[in-house]
Amino acid sequence: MKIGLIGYGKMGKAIERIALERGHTISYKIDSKNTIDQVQLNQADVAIEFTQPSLVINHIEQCISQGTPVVIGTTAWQEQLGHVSKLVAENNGALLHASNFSVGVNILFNINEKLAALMSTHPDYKAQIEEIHHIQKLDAPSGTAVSLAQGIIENNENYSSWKAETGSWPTVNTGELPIQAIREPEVPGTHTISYTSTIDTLTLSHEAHSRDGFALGSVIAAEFLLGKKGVFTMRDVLAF
Ligand SMILES: NC(=O)c1ccc[n+]([C@@H]2O[C@H](COP(=O)([O-])OP(=O)(O)OC[C@H]3O[C@@H](n4cnc5c(N)ncnc54)[C@H](O)[C@@H]3O)[C@@H](O)[C@H]2O)c1
Ligand SMILES: O=C(O)C1=N[C@H](C(=O)O)CCC1
Repeated sequence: MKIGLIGYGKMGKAIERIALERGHTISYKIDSKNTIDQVQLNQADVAIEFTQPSLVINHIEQCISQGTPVVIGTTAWQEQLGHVSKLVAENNGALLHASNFSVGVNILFNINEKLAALMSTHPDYKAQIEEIHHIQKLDAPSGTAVSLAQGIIENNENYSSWKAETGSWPTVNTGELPIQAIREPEVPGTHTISYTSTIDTLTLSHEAHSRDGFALGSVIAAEFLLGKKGVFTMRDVLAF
């Protein structure tokens, strides 16, 4: 398959290596010096986009209007999912998005929802999410942490919204789920969900050892998207 890379930073470079290992070719690499308007997007069978929250909607619009299926890894644009879904439908396009492409995190998403449902009848346990990422990360909290929070809110009647926390002690109101975003050098991504009562603490955690899991998942997603029409997520790829 011919893959176009939109974004050639930490993720773009990891995706290039894994795509070549899986027998794909790279048609183009779009970055700040070779921007999207300088490239004919449909040279690639599928484009994979990992850039920045401020750029991603323009990149989606360009891919969909030019008939190029696109896998979106960039985070922090989910409030525009309605606009994006409409665009894809109007153009009979193909788009797959995920806040986290690693198989391990997608298994965590599934377990998180089941645990949230079990904890719904135990309001003594207070839920909290902590995410740790490298200091270059532009968005906070992480897209993965927001997805985990949504999984809890949809399955646990004690929570109706999430709140980004900066202090070490949560200062939330009733029904708010605190998310702590911590930035430390070189951390690829660590997410922990904890439920704490006066008696004990229950935790679920995922620690990425490198960016390879995100990159591999995005290439598998591109392989899945080829020949399909519509909006998909990693749930469709992994058939959870
Ligand atoms: N979904 C996932 O599994 C997952 C995993 C890791 C990262 N991410 C997300 O992916 C995004 C990128 O992460 P990263 O670590 O590779 O970031 P990065 O800063 O290393 O790379 C960003 C890329 O955007 C490019 N860019 C900057 N200006 C541009 C422009 N005008 N036109 C085109 N490209 C431009 C840069 O050149 C660079 O190639 C972030 O939003 C991050 O949260 C998602
Ligand atoms: O390095 C990043 O940036 C990451 N972003 C995603 C997120 O926001 O959840 C996935 C983990 C790595």
